[in-house]
Amino acid sequence: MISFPNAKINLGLNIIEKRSDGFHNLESCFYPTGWTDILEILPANQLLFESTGIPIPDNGNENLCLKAYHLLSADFDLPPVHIHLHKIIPIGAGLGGGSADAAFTIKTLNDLFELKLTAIVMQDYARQLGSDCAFFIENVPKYCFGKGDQFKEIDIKLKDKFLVLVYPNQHVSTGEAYAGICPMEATDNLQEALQLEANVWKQKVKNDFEPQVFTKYPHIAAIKTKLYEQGALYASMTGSGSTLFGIFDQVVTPDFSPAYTVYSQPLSI
Ligand SMILES: C[C@@](CO)(OP(=O)(O)O)[C@H](O)COP(=O)(O)OP(=O)(O)OC[C@H]1O[C@@H](n2ccc(N)nc2=O)[C@H](O)[C@@H]1O
Ligand SMILES: Nc1ncnc2c1ncn2[C@@H]1O[C@H](COP(=O)(O)OP(=O)(O)O)[C@@H](O)[C@H]1O
Repeated sequence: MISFPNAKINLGLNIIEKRSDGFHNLESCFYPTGWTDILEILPANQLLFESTGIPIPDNGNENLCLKAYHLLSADFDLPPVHIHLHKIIPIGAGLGGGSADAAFTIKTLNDLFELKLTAIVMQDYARQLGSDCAFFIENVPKYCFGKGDQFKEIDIKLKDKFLVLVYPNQHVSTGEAYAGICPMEATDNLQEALQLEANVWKQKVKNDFEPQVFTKYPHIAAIKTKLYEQGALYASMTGSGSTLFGIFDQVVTPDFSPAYTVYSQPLSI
């Protein structure tokens, strides 16, 4: 069975407070994109994971697809499978690709072996694999809070807009990014701000990881400036970085260094 785990972007990311478990409470809107990996899972004689495409650091037993398999096989009598992941989404890029791979492994095993798990049950499994993993079970735009693993409905109006993503070939570790942050309550209400037109988000919608990443890597800050120069209604870094995105009113042909990876798509939600 083949599926296409997709990247997400964060529309706004406020890191509010440090929790007693060491994680942070945040608020954000997670929005799925069309930039995908390719994941194939087939019943097999013995358990095997292999990947092609972008090399994954710490591959092997630490891979989130295998972790997802082991998590479910602790509760269900799963036959061995052959998992082939073709990695396309940049890693450590703020795009949640690893979390998407894990969530889609859970969904595929559920379908393949007719486990009949509800979305709520699959989200509970996904939460054990990563804070933003549960989002990819339903995989529709959500206002997210808590560790990024609690959700509320949000009505996002980006239909017919055009999205450009720019990955500057710079890995940023999520754990290190959180360690360098100074959490604080947001001054603007994110849910209300996101109901406004995208061209006014610039004044109200922010990503709290931007200052530290932009200070350390000025070339990443320059991408945001360039997205605005090229006509973006709104531009921001996604997650803990390093990918930048711009939302445009119309189709654009983005002009960036060939050293960067650029992905663009029309938006339908
Ligand atoms: C920053 C965000 C925003 O959407 O996205 P990415 O940049 O990773 O895509 C997420 O919060 C990333 O979630 P995820 O990548 O699943 O993080 P996890 O694997 O659970 O945690 C990695 C590390 O980040 C820190 N962490 C993560 C989530 C959170 N709410 N508070 C934290 O402090 C912890 O130090 C943890 O050890
Ligand atoms: N299937 C996978 N794809 C990508 N990264 C994975 C995977 N499995 C484990 N990882 C680990 O997860 C981390 C990156 O997660 P990823 O979701 O790509 O980035 P981000 O957290 O910036 O969105 C890396 O440390 C990587 O080694």
